[in-house]
Amino acid sequence: MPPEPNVKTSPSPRVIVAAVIITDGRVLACQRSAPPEAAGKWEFPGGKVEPGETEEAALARECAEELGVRVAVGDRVGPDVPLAHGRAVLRVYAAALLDGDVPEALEHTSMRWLAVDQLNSVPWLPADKPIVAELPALL
Ligand SMILES: Nc1nc2c([nH]c(=O)n2[C@H]2C[C@H](O)[C@@H](COP(=O)(O)OP(=O)(O)OP(=O)(O)O)O2)c(=O)[nH]1
Repeated sequence: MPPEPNVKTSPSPRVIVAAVIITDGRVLACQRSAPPEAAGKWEFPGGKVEPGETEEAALARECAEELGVRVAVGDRVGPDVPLAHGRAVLRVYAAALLDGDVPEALEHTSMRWLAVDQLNSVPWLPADKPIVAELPALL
């Protein structure tokens, strides 16, 4: 059926997936290099889900591209966080490094493993704050 006239439809939000990678009680935080308004801020590795790609595949691809590692994708962490006035949504998953793989900052300015008492030691992207709030229970 064609949509009713005068009923506004909004496209479904673009999904950005990101990974909470925890090793030995520390979480991997990555410092963005771009764009200028986000450069210097900290985030979880990840990126946009491409058309036809599952969220799990997108997360594995982004971890390979950005960190050079293979991961096993686990449970969701925190809520869906709206981005860009609702045009996108940030969806975070726990991810475990596959044995022996060591992350490298291939696209980020730098990378740190943060313990629970260091979670607030970096300026996170604003959308990440509700995710960071969930981490003490996981670390
Ligand atoms: N990866 C990631 N992006 C985040 C987080 N928090 C947050 O607000 N974002 C925003 C920043 C960007 O506007 C958007 C992700 O875009 P991106 O540039 O990393 O995505 P991408 O790797 O697919 O990039 P590209 O192909 O478009 O260059 O989501 C986070 O924790 N991780």
